[in-house]
Amino acid sequence: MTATLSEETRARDAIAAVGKSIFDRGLTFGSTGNISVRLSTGETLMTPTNASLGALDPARLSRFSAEGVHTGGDKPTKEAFLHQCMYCKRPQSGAVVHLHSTHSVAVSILADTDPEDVLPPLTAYYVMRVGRLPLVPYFPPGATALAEAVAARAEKSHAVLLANHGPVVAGKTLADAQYATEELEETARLFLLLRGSNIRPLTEEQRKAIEENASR
Ligand SMILES: O=C(O)[C@@H](O)C(=O)COP(=O)(O)O
Ligand SMILES: [Zn+2]
Repeated sequence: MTATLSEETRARDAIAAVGKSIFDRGLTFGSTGNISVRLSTGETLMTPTNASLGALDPARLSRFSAEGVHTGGDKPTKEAFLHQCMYCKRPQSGAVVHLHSTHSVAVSILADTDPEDVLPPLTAYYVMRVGRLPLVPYFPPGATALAEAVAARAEKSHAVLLANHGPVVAGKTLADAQYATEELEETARLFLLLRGSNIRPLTEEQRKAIEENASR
């Protein structure tokens, strides 16, 4: 089955618009980062490799069949398999965003964070959008082992932090994935701002009350 033209056209335009918004606000740089959207047919659209998120051409996005075969567009991101692993483990997800957002990357390099949950629950909005954030051990960008390590965590976690690299976040929609990635970045910034201060994160009880109502 092929997606209706209007759904695919809208998804292509949305990827380019979100990419530009992210790039223009300095949330990723150069040709770093990649974005994908899964259509209702199971086909996926992904950003091409070596493309600036700030200057994406909707017509040149890489296209994959529901079976994961590259069927059109430019050469896909080297993280195509990682995006596919996220979708495979998360049937409810319709989009994946990966950025090199500075504060998130900085936190991914710290040696003294909890690898099961890298950032404390500083605000309710962070718990709503991101929740618990596991750290995926370092593997080179584009490596099959990196995608497999993400897949191992993806069923439980829609958001993961790649060590010495950056965040990967899935969402029901592209807007959900974008907003969660931005919230992660802002919380990473707060966390670094507060390092050395005596902080009072949300309690486990407060966190659980928010998690009960969160749907990702
Ligand atoms: O860090 C990397 O090299 C990739 O994860 C990345 O962010 C950009 O790679 P492409 O999407 O292949 O340009
Ligand atoms: Zn990357």
